[in-house]
Amino acid sequence: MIHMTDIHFIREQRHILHDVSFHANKGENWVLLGKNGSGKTTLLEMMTGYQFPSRGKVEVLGNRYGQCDVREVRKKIGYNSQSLFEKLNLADTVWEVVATGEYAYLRFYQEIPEDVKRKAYGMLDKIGLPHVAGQPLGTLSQGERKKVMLARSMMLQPQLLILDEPCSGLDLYEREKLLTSIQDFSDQEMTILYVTHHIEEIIPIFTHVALIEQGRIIAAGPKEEVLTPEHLYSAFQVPLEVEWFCNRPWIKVL
Ligand SMILES: Nc1ncnc2c1ncn2[C@@H]1O[C@H](COP(=O)(O)OP(=O)(O)OP(=O)(O)O)[C@@H](O)[C@H]1O
Repeated sequence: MIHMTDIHFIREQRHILHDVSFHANKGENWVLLGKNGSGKTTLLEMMTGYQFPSRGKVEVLGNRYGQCDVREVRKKIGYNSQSLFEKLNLADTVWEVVATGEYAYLRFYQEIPEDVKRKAYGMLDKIGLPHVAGQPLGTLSQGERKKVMLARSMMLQPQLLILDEPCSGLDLYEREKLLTSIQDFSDQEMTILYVTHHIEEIIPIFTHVALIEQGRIIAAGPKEEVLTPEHLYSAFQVPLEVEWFCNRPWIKVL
C-alpha cells in the first residue's frame, strides 16, 4: 500500500524528515500521531506526490514515485485536508463540491453528468446531509463542512484514504459524529491513514499507529504496542497514563 524507505527531507538547511521508513499494508488502518511541526503533513505530501524527498524511496499502491505518473496514482487516493478545503469556492453548491471529487477537480467548468450528480447526492445521503445539498458551501457549519469534505474524498472509492486532522475545530458532539461517518465509510478494500494530535480520536477501526517526533518515526506498529506512556512521553514530552475503554485509548495527564 505505502512503502516509504529511508526518507530524508532537507529544506533551507533544515532536516525536516530524518531517515523515515514507514510501511502500511492492505487491511491495516494507520494513525500518524505527533505534535505540531513534527513533520506529519510533509510526510503526507510525499505520499500524495506533492513533495519529493531529498533522499529515499516512496512507493504508493505499487507505484514508485519518480517512475510513474503521479496524477494517475492520485485518482486512487482520497485526500482530505484543511489546505484542500481552502482551495474550494465557498459560493459553490454543496452537491457540486462533492461531485468534483469524482474527477479530483477543484471546480467544474462544464455541465456535471447526471450519474455523477446522483452519486454526489447518494454520498450526502450516506453522510446524513441530504438537506444541505443545494446550499452554498460557505453557509455550512464547521462540522457539516468536514463531512462534505469526507463525502467528496469518497467519490472515487479510493484504495487509500488520507485524512489530515479531519476533526480539528470540532466540538465533542461533531467530532464523534464525524468519527462515526469515517467508521461507516471504512471497509477492507480501503486503507485509511489518519493524521492527528489527539489520541482520543483513535477509534477501533484503526489498527496501527506511527509516532513522529522532530521528523523521525520513534515508534510504529499495532496500536496497543505503540500507545504506551513511554512512547507518548517521547512524542509529546508530557507525563501521562493511557486507559483503554471500548477499544479506544484515553489519556490522563499526570
Ligand atoms: N518547504 C519547506 N521549507 C522549509 N520548512 C518547511 C517546509 N515544509 C515544512 N517545513 C517545516 O517542517 C516542519 C514540519 O512541518 P509539517 O507541516 O510537516 O508539520 P506537522 O506535523 O504537520 O505540523 P502541524 O501538526 O502543526 O500541522 C515545520 O517546522 C515546517 O516549518
